Amino acid sequence: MTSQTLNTVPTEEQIRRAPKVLLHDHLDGGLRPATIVDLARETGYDALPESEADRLEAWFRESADSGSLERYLETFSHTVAVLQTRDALFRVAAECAEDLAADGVVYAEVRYAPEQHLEGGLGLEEVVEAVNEGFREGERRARAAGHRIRVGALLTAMRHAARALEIAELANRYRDVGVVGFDIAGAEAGYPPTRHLDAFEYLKRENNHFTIHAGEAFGLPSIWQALQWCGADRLGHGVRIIDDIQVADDGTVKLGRLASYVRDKRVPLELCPSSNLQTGAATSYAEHPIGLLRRLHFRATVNTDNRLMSGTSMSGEFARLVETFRYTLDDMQWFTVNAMKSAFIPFDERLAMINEVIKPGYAELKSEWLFQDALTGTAVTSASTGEPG
Ligand SMILES: O=c1[nH]cnc2c1ncn2[C@@H]1O[C@H](CO)[C@@H](O)[C@H]1O
Ligand SMILES: [Zn+2]
Repeated sequence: MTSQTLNTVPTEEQIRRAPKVLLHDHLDGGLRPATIVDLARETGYDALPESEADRLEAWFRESADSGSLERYLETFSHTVAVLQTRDALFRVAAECAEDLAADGVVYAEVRYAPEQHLEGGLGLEEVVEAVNEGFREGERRARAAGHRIRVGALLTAMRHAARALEIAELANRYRDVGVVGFDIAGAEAGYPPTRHLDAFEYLKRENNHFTIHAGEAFGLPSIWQALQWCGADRLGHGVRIIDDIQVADDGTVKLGRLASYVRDKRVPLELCPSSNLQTGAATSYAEHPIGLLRRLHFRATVNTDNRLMSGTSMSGEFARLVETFRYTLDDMQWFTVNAMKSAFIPFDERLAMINEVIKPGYAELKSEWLFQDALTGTAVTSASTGEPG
């Protein structure tokens, strides 16, 4: 055995078992297709484009695959339509926690926009409470099934609307009661984050945390505003920071001022590769900026964005990256530790997650080759970046 064997390219099964941390996942973008069908029937919603779960699943994937963020977002009208009752929100939140846990996610921050769930007569607080209770129920079910997960909510305000301050106040009211932060989402072009400066300034005065969808469909000015005007703790996507990085033919890399700032300040990038391919923010996995950003040691994290629309999961995202970039368990651990460091829960809890859950989980996986039957064990390919996690 060479020392390289210690740093192996993981199998799909190892990817699934590896502890993973998810910072960017939309509740209304992750419903089980069969649940949408059930909920539509129960709530009398008759505008679903397909009535059978498998076909509906395919419809979401194909419709979201348009190359435009605006068209991608149109598919949410159906998931939001069936999420207008307490029971529906509770069920979907519980299933979300269960599904993530079964996929090996140990910590997740899941976001949704409370203002989009009021059409059935619920108030903002009832929406938040239904989702919180659903997450707690899902955590319990996961535990009963032998998985451990902790889920926090991020409250999103829609950037085209004008309720950001109200939602920020809501996030602050439910802080430490299931909600860990705030976000803005929706169409980016034409709706700069500075439209919601009052909400961000309020949260800063309250010492609260927020992320901003920026640098997805729109480039550097959006990232710059999110950081330097609004004071975002993290960037939702942020993938277009690549526009401020020049790679010369000889491989020399030059960072512009904004890219340098993002890297120097360790600003977390909530990268969502599959989603970016669908909205046209990237052209292929191989060309996805995550490869370069990882090499340059930006604080990059791997995320799902919308599991339903992209037909993905955390394991699915990592499997694509492992396939494309030959990432090893050490790379996976690096992304996972980056994500945990960037979470919005208190520092001591993040540290305990890293030291007591994440590192031991990867150590266990990395030691498996020692116990394999040399002849029958699954093939482990060696590849190494030579870098510690
Ligand atoms: O990638 C994205 N970029 C911008 N907005 C998004 C993205 N994914 C989902 N949403 C929007 O966020 C709302 C709350 O979860 C969703 O309803 C959708 O409109
Ligand atoms: Zn998103």
